[in-house]
Amino acid sequence: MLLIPLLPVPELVITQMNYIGIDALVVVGLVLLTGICGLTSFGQAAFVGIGAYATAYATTVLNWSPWAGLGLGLLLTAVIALILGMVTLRMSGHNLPLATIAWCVALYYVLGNVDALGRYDGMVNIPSVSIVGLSLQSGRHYYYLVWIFAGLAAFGTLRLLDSRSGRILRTINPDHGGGATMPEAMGASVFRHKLLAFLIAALLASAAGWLFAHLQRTINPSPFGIGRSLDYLFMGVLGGVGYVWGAFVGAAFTTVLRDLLQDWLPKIFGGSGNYETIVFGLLLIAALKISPGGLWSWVSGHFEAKRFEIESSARDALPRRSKPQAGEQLLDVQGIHKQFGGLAAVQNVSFSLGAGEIVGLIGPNGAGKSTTFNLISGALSLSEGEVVFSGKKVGGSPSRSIARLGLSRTFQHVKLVPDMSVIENVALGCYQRTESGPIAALLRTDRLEERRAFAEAERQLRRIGLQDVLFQKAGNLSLGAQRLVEIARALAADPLLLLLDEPAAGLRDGEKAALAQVLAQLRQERLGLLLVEHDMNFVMGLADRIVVMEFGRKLIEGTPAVVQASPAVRAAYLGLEAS
Ligand SMILES: Nc1ncnc2c1ncn2[C@@H]1O[C@H](COP(=O)(O)OP(=O)(O)OP(=O)(O)O)[C@@H](O)[C@H]1O
Repeated sequence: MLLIPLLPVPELVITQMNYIGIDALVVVGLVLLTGICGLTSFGQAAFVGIGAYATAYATTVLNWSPWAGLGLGLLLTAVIALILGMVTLRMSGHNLPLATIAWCVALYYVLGNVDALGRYDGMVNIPSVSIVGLSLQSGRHYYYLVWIFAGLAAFGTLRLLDSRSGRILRTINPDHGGGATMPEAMGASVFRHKLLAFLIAALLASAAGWLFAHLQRTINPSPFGIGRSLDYLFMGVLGGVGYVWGAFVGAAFTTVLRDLLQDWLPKIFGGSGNYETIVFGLLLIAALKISPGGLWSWVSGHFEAKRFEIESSARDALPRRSKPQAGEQLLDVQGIHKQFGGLAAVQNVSFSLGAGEIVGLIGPNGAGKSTTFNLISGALSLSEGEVVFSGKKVGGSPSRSIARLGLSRTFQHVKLVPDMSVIENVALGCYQRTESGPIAALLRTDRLEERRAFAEAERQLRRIGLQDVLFQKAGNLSLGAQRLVEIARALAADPLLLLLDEPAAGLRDGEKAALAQVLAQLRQERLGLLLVEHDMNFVMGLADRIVVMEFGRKLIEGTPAVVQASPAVRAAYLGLEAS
């Protein structure tokens, strides 16, 4: 790459490379926003436009230097992206993409109707960029500037993805089995992470606009309309929107293919019928059919998950919570109620749980156990009642606040990120015990904390018997093993109270016995454990107390012996099982 401008390559190739680098900068932002976080934006061209017009105005009207123009563009973009993000990122379904279309279309007409910005004729005489007195007027010099920006964007994004914030970004795409529930249960704000991705994508697009304006030296609104936004999405999807390097492949492939088709098709078909657009569209459909994950997914399929040495000296280095005395009350559930339309899924359920105690929550299918779990952990809002955890009323609090107080959980339907390695999935659990942000990730000042988080993740995986699969993709494990990974992830949060939803489901007998041993050990360490479990041998052998639910109500509460002897339980629960 460094040598290309020095070699006798035609000027056309240099020009193409410059445009590929600028496009790739925008598409890297889309990879983060759309590929990683699952937020589709049709508005990236508008941010390119803001960067381009800000510098055009600053340099031609205000006579500022191009670098000051870059600062102005980035600042303006940040303000607009934060306001737009606050308004749109809470939208669900199709509303977010529609909002970004609306914003892109609106900005196009604003640019075309403001006199100071030259209306549809645009702005001319934009100066070239110079660095320490060296003018980058020639395409061969400008090439270095473009590719420094593109390279920094790519490496910066890769660093971000391999960090505490990046792991959360990688969990929020619902298409990858994620969503908001799990990262919120780890103590992270999903909205703030979405806003971060939206802001970074907008800033990258704005920087691309700056490069574009000083390369072209003249601009008008047409390259910043909705059509161009679609082009960026095509590039991303074609290259592989889940991969940073896919942005480069997509940008290069699209640019080169377009140019080739523009040259060759008129020679084959004659005349000027815009054939390249038609053929390009057909080729795009074919490419997506053959490789739905994009071109880079062919290459990345051969990569193994990243392996690294776990530093044993980093173990136990993350801050730990002070544990309460054995028997001290941890959880007090007071008359909770949950109404789903006409269905009262949970009605007036009360029980409590102390430190160093295992309580089993059992009952037939649909009795309301998982709903009770979700009400305690804050994943669902209470219709009535109160939950007191660790001495604080938490009813109505979001699950991330309850998680930060020391409540950790697993899910009935396993929520791991299948494409992420097992150890990274478990490191997600350390989120609230660590604090490095995105800037620390870019500067790599987070490495010590990361090593500690991974050492903690490895310790918990070893404890649960999964030390041999640390670097496998979580999606490749059996369902039983995935449940164990969830337990390790919950333990990595150093909780006071652990809520386990059917931990033994899908485990073989030996694995169940090993799990029971780990849970008994946790009880010794004065953790509180609440288990929903269908495996009666498992739960009766382990729990100190059992709460039985039926039709949303608490039927009975007592020791395993009392519950097993209860005729009401036999009728309601065991009777059902036997049938
Ligand atoms: N989000 C929801 N909207 C409407 N109804 C719901 C919702 N979640 C659960 N329900 C209903 O509430 C009732 C209790 O469900 P819940 O999942 O809590 O039972 P459960 O005891 O955990 O059952 P299982 O053992 O089968 O998991 C069921 O009738 C279920 O269909």
